[in-house]
Amino acid sequence: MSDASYRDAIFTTPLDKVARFSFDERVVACFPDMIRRSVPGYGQILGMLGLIAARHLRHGAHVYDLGCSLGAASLALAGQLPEDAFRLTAVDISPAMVGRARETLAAECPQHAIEVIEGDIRTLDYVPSGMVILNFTLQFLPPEDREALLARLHAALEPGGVLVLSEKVVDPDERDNAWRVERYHDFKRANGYSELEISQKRTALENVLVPDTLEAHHARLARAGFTRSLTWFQYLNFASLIAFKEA
Ligand SMILES: Nc1ncnc2c1ncn2[C@@H]1O[C@H](C[S@+](CC[C@H]([NH3+])C(=O)[O-])CC(=O)[O-])[C@@H](O)[C@H]1O
Ligand SMILES: O=C(O)C(=O)Cc1ccccc1
Repeated sequence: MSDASYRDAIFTTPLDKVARFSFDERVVACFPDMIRRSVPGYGQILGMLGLIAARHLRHGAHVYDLGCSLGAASLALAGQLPEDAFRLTAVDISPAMVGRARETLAAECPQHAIEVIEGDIRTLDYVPSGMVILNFTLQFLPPEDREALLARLHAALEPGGVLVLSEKVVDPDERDNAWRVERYHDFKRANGYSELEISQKRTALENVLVPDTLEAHHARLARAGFTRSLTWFQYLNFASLIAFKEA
């Protein structure tokens, strides 16, 4: 089992040409460290997922963790809810992520009904479910594919079901956006990233992670069928929304 986790040093040395960011073996090996040092509020959001599930899930309902990476959201739910509370399908398109997620979830919560699937969340067949988690995943889909996915997820949700959508966001006001991004870079520096690492990662994420405004998210959720959505968390340019399917 390869459950070692390393410090993120992906962008420490100068690169002639910065390649597009991808969820390959190198990223997988340092992913827990990378996401913890790069996403403000990541741990707090994970902690809240279990509380949201406890409040909104019918006993035994199905849950999806879409773009699960190493399964942190699934683990958070399993850590906070009993084995028979839910069944869960975790999905990721990166074979390296799926391999590690399977190992981790089998080792950490063998009694919970959790399966890990390698696949594209845009084309998956969804079973009726009570909760769908998109924790920093929608931002990696081509913008033109986002609404169709949300509409399919709305259709799969049972009445009273919830979608939790966490995303990096942009502020429509240029000055406010610049302030958030500058303080986000301060956050990264405070977490040990150098100027070079910050700037090379920024280049690698261009046209790969394409953030929307909160306004665009709420409008898209409404078009996808969600009659109500709200932003329950924001920390600089990172936010989490919850959208409700009418009961
Ligand atoms: N079309 C797709 N289908 C399936 N997976 C995809 C697709 N596109 C991208 N991914 C996957 O979405 C994940 C995004 S990371 C999620 C963190 C996790 N949720 C966490 O709570 O730790 C966010 C981040 O690294 O900022 C990656 O594992 C991709 O392979
Ligand atoms: O590091 C960044 O700039 C981010 O936006 C967060 C992030 C975290 C992990 C993978 C990709 C992006």
